[in-house]
Amino acid sequence: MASIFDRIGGASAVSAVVDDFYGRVLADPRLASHFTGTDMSKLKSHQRSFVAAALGGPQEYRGKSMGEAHAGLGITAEQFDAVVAHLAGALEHCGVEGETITAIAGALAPLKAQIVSGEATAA
Ligand code: HEM
Repeated sequence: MASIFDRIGGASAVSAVVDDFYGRVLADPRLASHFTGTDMSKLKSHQRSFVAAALGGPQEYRGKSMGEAHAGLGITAEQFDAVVAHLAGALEHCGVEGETITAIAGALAPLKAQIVSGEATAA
């Protein structure tokens, strides 16, 4: 069976999703301050390789581990959930079907423990 990567349209679809995703993240006052001073074109490029690999694309992800990439950022559980929701929104906007989005969100859930380091608010 074709990978999710192939089914959604390969690298160009992933690129569209990642652009849309960061548009949403930067427009969200709960999240935007984390990205002040971040080189967004570099981050988008890393995120494209991460997402492509996570969806079964042909290339391996060679960036930092999720623990390393987010260490010391003080990310809360609520912010993590908001980011996953924005990714789901971006996938939906780019025409990915609901069942696939649910599968992707489920695959990201185990990363929460590595990414969250800040004090959890009611979430
Ligand atoms: C499912 C959740 C997430 C995934 C899959 C993810 C993925 C990534 C990836 C692949 C990178 C690049 C790593 C590298 O440089 O090699 C990264 C960096 C980063 N992430 Fe996330 N992330 C997630 C959640 C979050 C959340 C919730 C925040 C903050 C609200 C966040 C903020 C950042 C920042 C600020 C960087 C860049 C750090 C720097 O300037 O080098 N991430 N993330």
